[in-house]
Amino acid sequence: MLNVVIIGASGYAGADLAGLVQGHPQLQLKGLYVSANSQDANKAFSALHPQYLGLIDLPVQPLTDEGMAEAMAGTDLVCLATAHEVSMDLAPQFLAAGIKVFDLSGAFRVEQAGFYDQYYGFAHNQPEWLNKAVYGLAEWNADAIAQAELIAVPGCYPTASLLALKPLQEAGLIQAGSKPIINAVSGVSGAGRKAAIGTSFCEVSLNPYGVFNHRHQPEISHHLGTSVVFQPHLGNFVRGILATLYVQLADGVTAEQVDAAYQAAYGHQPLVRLSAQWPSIRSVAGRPFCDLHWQLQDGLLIVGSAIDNLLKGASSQAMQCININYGFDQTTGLI
Ligand SMILES: NC(=O)C1=CN([C@@H]2O[C@H](COP(=O)(O)OP(=O)(O)OC[C@H]3O[C@@H](n4cnc5c(N)ncnc54)[C@H](OP(=O)(O)O)[C@@H]3O)[C@@H](O)[C@H]2O)C=CC1
Ligand SMILES: CC(=O)N[C@@H](CCC(=O)OP(=O)(O)O)C(=O)O
Repeated sequence: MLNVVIIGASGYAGADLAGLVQGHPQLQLKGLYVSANSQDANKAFSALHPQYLGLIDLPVQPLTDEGMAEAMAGTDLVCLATAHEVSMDLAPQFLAAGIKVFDLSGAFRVEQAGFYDQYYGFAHNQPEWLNKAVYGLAEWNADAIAQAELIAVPGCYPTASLLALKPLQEAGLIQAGSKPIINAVSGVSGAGRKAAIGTSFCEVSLNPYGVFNHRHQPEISHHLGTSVVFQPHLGNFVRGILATLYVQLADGVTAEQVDAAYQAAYGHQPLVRLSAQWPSIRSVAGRPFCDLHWQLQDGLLIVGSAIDNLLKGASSQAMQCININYGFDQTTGLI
């Protein structure tokens, strides 16, 4: 059994990941942590997330200096479900102790000059680890994920968007010079568990945000290899992302070529489902899948992509990466 520690276990992504680790036959939960001064420190995990009552009753411990030493002792791998700057600080400490890191934040996803200053508001101070980190888009990067010490699990919107666009880009089907347009709606859990006026019950409606400046636009463009337009929206539901993508195809591309590109990419992949109908939040919420469907008319392709932001967009993709890295079947503990 491999000993797993989760930092940020009281948060939404960390909590879902704790549930997945608990159900995995080769992994055991060694410790759950929150910040040193957290108001939840030492509370039972199941008191914060009651669906785990009787299943995961470990306390969430404060990550003090002593807590850090305990978190490292005898640990095989650590999952960081923490804010970007916290992950940037913690990951190198665990890596220096020979512990593999699966980071759910954006801290190690994009190696591009000025990117963190512009989109995250801080200067990246770990350039060597940023260079070594492997982007954990499981269906596309399995060989590199299998060898990596530091895996940067992709963001939720980038996962839904890249899984839809990469088959087209790799097959050379996108019209040169055009920008795919991504219109996506996320449930409120995407914003994390902390109270904020914009995500409080009476305030949440359906609205765009992050116009022209969301950090996932450059993340998607960087890992796709071509620039995209990306517009996120906040919707009044708890979990899930529905992205609708508009892609101008190269002259003469047929529906058969599009179908073949998606089949070649995902026909053998258990966690991307090529659906016969348009995907919905309902088809993926609480599940580790990405559902895709598409239609072509007069050179314009419309693709629907749906995921659970906390699962395929975070914790279950992290688990897929753990499975790939340790040589387990990639669906172990997931379906
Ligand atoms: N929510 C989503 O859909 C997705 C989230 N992500 C990323 O995953 C990460 C976690 O997201 P999410 O679960 O939504 O966030 P939450 O805000 O729900 O949880 C954050 C967790 O980190 C803990 N924490 C905060 N500061 C520290 C610290 N200094 N040391 C240790 N623990 C700390 C918090 O506990 P406390 O404050 O009590 O210490 C809490 O447990 C983020 O980087 C996010 O960007 C990625 C994809 C999707
Ligand atoms: C609804 C909502 O607020 N969603 C978050 C994205 C969550 C996610 O994927 O995050 P990271 O890239 O930060 O890991 C946002 O738009 O910032």
